Amino acid sequence: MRTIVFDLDGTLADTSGDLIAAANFSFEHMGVGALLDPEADQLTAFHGGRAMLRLGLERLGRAGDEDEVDRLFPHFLQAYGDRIDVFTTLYDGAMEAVARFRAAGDRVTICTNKPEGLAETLLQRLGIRGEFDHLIGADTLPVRKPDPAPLRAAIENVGGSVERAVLIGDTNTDRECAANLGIPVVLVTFGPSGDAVSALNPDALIGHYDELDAVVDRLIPRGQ
Ligand SMILES: O=C(O)COP(=O)(O)O
Ligand SMILES: [Mg+2]
Repeated sequence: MRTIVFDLDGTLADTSGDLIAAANFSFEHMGVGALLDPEADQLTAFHGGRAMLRLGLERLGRAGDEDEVDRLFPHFLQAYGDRIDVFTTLYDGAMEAVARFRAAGDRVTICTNKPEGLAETLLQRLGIRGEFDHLIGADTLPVRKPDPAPLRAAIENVGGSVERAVLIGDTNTDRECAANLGIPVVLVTFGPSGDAVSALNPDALIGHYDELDAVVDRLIPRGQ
């Protein structure tokens, strides 16, 4: 049995539109207007809420103002939770790939740096919660990716073994997390970084989910 662990934002779903809208809501609440661009700032969105708030503050000349980031963060979470699935879409072929792994007897689970409650809500709203055996979020454990503990927990919670597991992700955080646990990582090139993720030296790259099965078969041969 193999365990296929998916990252969520930027890997299974393009959540950038709703993330950026929620960050802009927080800036508007601050009285400084929308500071982030839904297209140009997608990459930052996939690095999470705090990363977006830091970028906006930097544009106000307040780089490094972590107190303000902490103050804005609850507003961001509230706004995001209220409108989590307005613009968000699943990447082409993602759920078909998940279904193929499940049908083949592989365990399929999620390890995300989104807070667990928000990740649960998003999966339910997208109607795909039942397709995953388990979910580990940023706050499920005291540490988050790239610490290897949440990835290990994601694998072990579904009865999998680290020796026969792979992480599918989109950022350096995923790359480092997999390396820290000693498992292979596949990075997707359909996110905002495009082919630039190849510089992170993942074990494999995919430009579409149709390519994932063959890549995973190569990294973890079936039936061993
Ligand atoms: O919210 C984040 O920090 C990123 O979430 P992810 O780990 O699902 O990409
Ligand atoms: Mg991601």
